[in-house]
Amino acid sequence: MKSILEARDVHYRYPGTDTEALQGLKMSIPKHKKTAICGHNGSGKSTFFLQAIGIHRPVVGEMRWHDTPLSYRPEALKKLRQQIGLVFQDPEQQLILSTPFEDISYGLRNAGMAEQEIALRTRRMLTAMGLEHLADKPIHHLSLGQKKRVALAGVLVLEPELLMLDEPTAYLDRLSEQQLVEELDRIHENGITIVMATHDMNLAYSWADWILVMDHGQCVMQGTPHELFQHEERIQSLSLELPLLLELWQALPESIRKDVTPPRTIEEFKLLMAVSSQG
Ligand SMILES: Nc1ncnc2c1ncn2[C@@H]1O[C@H](COP(=O)(O)OP(=O)(O)OP(=O)(O)O)[C@@H](O)[C@H]1O
Repeated sequence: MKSILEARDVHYRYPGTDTEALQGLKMSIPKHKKTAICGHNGSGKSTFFLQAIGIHRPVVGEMRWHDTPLSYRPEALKKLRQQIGLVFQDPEQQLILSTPFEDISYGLRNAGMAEQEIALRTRRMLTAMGLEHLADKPIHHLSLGQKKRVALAGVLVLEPELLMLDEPTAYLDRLSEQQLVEELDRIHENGITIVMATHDMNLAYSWADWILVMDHGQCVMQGTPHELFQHEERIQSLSLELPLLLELWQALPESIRKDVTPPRTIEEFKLLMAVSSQG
């Protein structure tokens, strides 16, 4: 698999702390895939994202973008942050202007685009994200889910090659989560590589093509969802849960499961059950 972003033996310690947040991290993000990064609290997921866009710099080791070491010169970082879009877990950290329209326009203006083009692209993005009716509403009047959509729109409008999302479904209700996943799938179909840090193993299992597991600042497991969850005990020893659907599947009689690839979605589950009841 071709890597778009890679951490090569990265060590990093936050100033004033005595433990390493990244301890020789070796981790690759495969190009064009939907990757989930899982790991317990404090395992280093957010720190990896901040390394990716050059907010932090490795003490030892290097970050590579398209197989080239990151440059930390201001103009190179500006360009990198247009190519890699990071959506923070907390939208309050990301939204800086007073309305969705202004906030989404901000990155385009920063990139030096003409005002007419900025207005056009911003309107188009508001429509694509179902946010037109909120365009001029004060951001502090929006719900958390709406703020998350605005933050995502502000990143997507820059047309990044790689979209990184830190816990995008945290605090969203089921419907908003479903809508977000559908949006991400549409974005992915347009050729964008997506990486999501999540604690939600059900989501990682059903959504991702590739899963990376972090523990104490290292990548300790990787594989497709099917490959990864064959190592149940290892997953649980890393304080991660098994996906409910997989647990349900494993509770079924062996005669139903024999030679069948476990389902990753409810729809697949229902289909397999219907087929097995006919057979
Ligand atoms: N600003 C900071 N200052 C000092 N230490 C930090 C800072 N941010 C993170 N750390 C430490 O770095 C380590 C990795 O944290 P990080 O936020 O990357 O983990 P995470 O996997 O994203 O966690 P979570 O799932 O809780 O979001 C932890 O030990 C954490 O305490």
